Amino acid sequence: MVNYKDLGLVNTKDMFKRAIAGKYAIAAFNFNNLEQMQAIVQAAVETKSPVILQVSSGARKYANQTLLRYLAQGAVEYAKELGCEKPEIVLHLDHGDSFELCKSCIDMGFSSVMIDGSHFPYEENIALTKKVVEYAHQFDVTVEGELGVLAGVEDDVVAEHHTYTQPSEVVDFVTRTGVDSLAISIGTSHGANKFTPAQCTRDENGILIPPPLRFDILEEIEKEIPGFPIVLHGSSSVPQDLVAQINQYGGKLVDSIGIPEEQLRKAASSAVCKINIDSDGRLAMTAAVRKVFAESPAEFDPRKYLGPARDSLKALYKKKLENVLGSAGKLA
Ligand SMILES: O=C(CO)COP(=O)(O)O
Ligand SMILES: O=C[C@H](O)COP(=O)(O)O
Ligand SMILES: [Zn+2]
Ligand SMILES: [Zn+2]
Repeated sequence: MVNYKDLGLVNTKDMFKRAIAGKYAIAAFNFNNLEQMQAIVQAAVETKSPVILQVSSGARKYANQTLLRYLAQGAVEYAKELGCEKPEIVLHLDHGDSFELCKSCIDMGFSSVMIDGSHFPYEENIALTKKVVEYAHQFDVTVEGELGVLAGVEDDVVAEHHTYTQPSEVVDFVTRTGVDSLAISIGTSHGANKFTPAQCTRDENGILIPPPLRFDILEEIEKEIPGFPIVLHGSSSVPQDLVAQINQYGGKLVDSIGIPEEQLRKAASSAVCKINIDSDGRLAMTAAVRKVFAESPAEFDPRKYLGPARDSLKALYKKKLENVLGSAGKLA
């Protein structure tokens, strides 16, 4: 048994409280390897931001849960070496799908877990989430639950349409489960193809404008549970310059459309205090790697393409923290 506090990690409680009061959001960036961890920590340190390192089921399969925990532990030391005296780094399980998985992460030093029971019938979601909360809170680990289902693929579960979160359920859910934060469905989705062109309109320059998020639902939820921490998954913006760079250097991304940054700014100024971003990081790394491969085909040292990928990722994350989520300068 390892407790996250002994690793220098923190849970989400205090940073979420400050983020809601200060009308900004904390970034949760997914990581699977050393370079992604370095980019996240560099961006967080340089912008003086609290940050959440997030581990998905795909990451656990790819990199091993124990190794990722050691990387997160190393992230705290690394942040200090980079000059941050008191880093605020959360190690969070993304989309936990069972009590056993959440328990194993808590037992090995994660400071926060998501139990995603949103695909189950309501009462089953409550029972599972409550069980995780009861275990987690013994160790001061914070828990994120979810109500409503995002459209698209999520852990092998495919949902064709959004099932928006029902505001009438949120009071019952958060009181009966005791969760510390609630992920909601208001029109975001995972991946780099969040909307089809048919769902979008075009501006005067022919740029596709996706339908807005359901801020009306968010407002109703906020009325039901004022000041309660809300989480947005599927919040990549799919920067079109990165998509263009990938396709310029041999990629084949089609109809890649994300959530406009302006909408994320608006969300960050509400009770939304955690915004999940994975796909944009994937695009940044892929664009950088493709450029190196195209321009320097004789290169075969992985550091020569993973290095630029890491730099590009860090630049992207700094922009998010500074200009979109607003968490820059918000360390305790
Ligand atoms: O929600 C996410 C991880 O849980 C990531 O969302 P994106 O695919 O939009 O980056
Ligand atoms: O929620 C999904 C994340 O973007 C991670 O996905 P993954 O399981 O492919 O790593
Ligand atoms: Zn879900
Ligand atoms: Zn997610």
